[in-house]
Amino acid sequence: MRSAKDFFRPLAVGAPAPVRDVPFRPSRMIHFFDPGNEKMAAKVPSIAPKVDVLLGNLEDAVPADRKEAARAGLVKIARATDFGDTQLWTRVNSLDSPWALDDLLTLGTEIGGKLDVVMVPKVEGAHDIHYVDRLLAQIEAKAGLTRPILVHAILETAAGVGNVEEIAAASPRMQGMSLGPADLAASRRMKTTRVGGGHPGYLVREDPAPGAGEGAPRPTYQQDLWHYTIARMVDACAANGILPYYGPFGDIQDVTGCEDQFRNAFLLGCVGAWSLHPVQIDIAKRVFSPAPEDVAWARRVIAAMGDGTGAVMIDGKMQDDATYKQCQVVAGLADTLAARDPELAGAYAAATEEAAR
Ligand SMILES: CC(C)(COP(=O)(O)OP(=O)(O)OC[C@H]1O[C@@H](n2cnc3c(N)ncnc32)[C@H](O)[C@@H]1OP(=O)(O)O)[C@@H](O)C(=O)NCCC(=O)NCCSC(=O)C[C@H](O)C(=O)O
Ligand SMILES: [Mg+2]
Repeated sequence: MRSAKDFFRPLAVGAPAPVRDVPFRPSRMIHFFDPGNEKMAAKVPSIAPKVDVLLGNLEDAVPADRKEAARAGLVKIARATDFGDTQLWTRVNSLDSPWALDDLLTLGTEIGGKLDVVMVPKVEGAHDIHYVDRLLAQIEAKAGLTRPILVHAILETAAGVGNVEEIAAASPRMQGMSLGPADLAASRRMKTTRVGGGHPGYLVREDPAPGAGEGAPRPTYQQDLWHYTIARMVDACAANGILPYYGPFGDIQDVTGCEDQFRNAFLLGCVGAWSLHPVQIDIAKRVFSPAPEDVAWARRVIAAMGDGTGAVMIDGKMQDDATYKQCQVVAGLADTLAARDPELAGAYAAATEEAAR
């Protein structure tokens, strides 16, 4: 671990100074596309304005014999496209693969000025982040970049979950973390073959009703396989000033299941999720934007609380310093999203006006 004094020094001569705070930019959906897939690549100009983050994926889901084509495709697309306010991210191949080094070198030197974040898969500990950190500093210096490329870790190995706090704290370059439920399930030897979401076998069953005969029905309730990991990830991220995300939901047709999984993550503290297919973009936008009535309520509490100390009653509910802070989280997020999304800004203003009547 670097000393506190050295933590914000560039790791290579000529590299830009590390950021002191992770800039909070809307990132409700990180939209994955394969830059080597011509049909998907053709959709980039029309999808870019609709998403907060566009991610050129080079890792899993890109066939081994198309890795170079995907990398070259991303360079071409990044050069040809004006992304406006939309962030451009990439997911490079895992650090033990034959492609990771060239992914970082090529993208950093060719399009590093346009690349906001590099997502690193299968991160197992701080050592993986330290490796990428130094390498990116060297690449930034070589390419003459003036802004550091940030790093996002995927939490998708048992070792990574065990080391989640040290990963979150490993570098000022750390932007955030996503859950990778499919690889994590394999790493843990879990017995689900789904990409995220629940499993009907993972449940609790009500006790038998008193006096009910043998075989009487006992309701069951499906449980969330990912609650523990998401909660650990959220705590590690919040404690280190970086952002937590739910990852992928692989059942593209199950839009209800996807929305539920995303909402659980939102309520637990995540700021976004991955969209794997265009149909998931609006789900993420809806879920990771606070509801207008919640924003109106938060603004009402903030207004009633004045300097934020003491206690007041609003509609029979006690409000104090802590609820003031909870409401600031919701109202602050709404303000940031409204600045990017005029439709949302209108809905928030209308609900706030309505609540004030
Ligand atoms: C899942 C898909 C393979 C489905 O593709 P397809 O069968 O082509 O679906 P549709 O026919 O419904 O597609 C309709 C049109 O939309 C285009 N399309 C599809 N997906 C995208 C996209 N992501 N971005 C842009 N455009 C997209 C299709 O080309 C069709 O176009 P057209 O024919 O012209 O109308 C596919 O969606 C897909 O490959 N998605 C990305 C998958 C991916 O990135 N997977 C990796 C992330 S998840 C992961 O890695 C697991 C994680 O790490 C963990 O461990 O948990
Ligand atoms: Mg994975």
